Amino acid sequence: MTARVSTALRHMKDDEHDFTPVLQAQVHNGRRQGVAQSMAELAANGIGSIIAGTDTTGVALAIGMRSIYLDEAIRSRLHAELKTIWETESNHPTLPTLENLPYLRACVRECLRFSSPISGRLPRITPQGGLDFAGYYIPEGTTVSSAVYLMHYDEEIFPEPFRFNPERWLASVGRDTSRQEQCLVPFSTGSRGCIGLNIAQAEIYICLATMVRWLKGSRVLDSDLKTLVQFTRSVPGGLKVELVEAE
Ligand code: HEM
Repeated sequence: MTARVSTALRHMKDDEHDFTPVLQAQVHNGRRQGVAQSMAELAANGIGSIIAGTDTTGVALAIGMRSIYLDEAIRSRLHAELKTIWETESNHPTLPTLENLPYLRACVRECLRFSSPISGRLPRITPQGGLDFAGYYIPEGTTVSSAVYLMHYDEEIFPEPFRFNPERWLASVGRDTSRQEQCLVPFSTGSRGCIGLNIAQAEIYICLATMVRWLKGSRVLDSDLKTLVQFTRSVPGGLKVELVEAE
């Protein structure tokens, strides 16, 4: 990463409008605000941006797509819904049109719950004066944390949590999904929650819709997909599936 930082620094022009790559933007903003940034800091920020901006969405898509392609009932239902608004390949639907499809929306929510790309604890330090929380007093300066993964796999909120089940997000007669909605927090919340959540969800909607509309799995070559649950979730080896064109 430090080698990449050196290259970015060498190629960076002074022109304010010529800094599209993330590293150049970091260097430029630092200079503008008069903040000195060491090579190590720039490298750490670069690695952070790569993990935050690519691995997360990639894991959500890999785990979600595997679950959809392994269950023909889910895949064909999603395909049928997409077909109603997307007849020819060139006639690409807009993002709002995709977001309004109930079953696709349910699949995206289930992808985010089931994959929980940032699974680890997100630590915070209690403020001056401490904190009253749920009947407990927590002294100031205490590190507290919660884990998205534990929330998303709580069976009281999400029955059969280890089953990929988009149906759970469909508010059919008599079913109240508001508690689930409240507890779906893949991007965390509050002032340090994910700043990339809109672009991440847009990527997932578009990628999932395009894949399922135009490609169907003819053979899943490796159904035993291994995922590692660490701070972030990862899929070593990826998903091996043979795809053919869908009508
Ligand atoms: C499914 C995809 C994603 C998930 C699940 C996700 C999840 C998260 C979570 C849980 C945090 C909060 C960490 C904390 O509280 O300490 C976070 C922060 C962050 N995310 Fe994402 N993220 C995703 C995609 C993205 C994308 C696409 C970008 C950039 C384009 C991005 C950029 C960031 C940045 C810069 C932060 C740090 C914000 C701060 O510290 O103020 N994320 N993300």
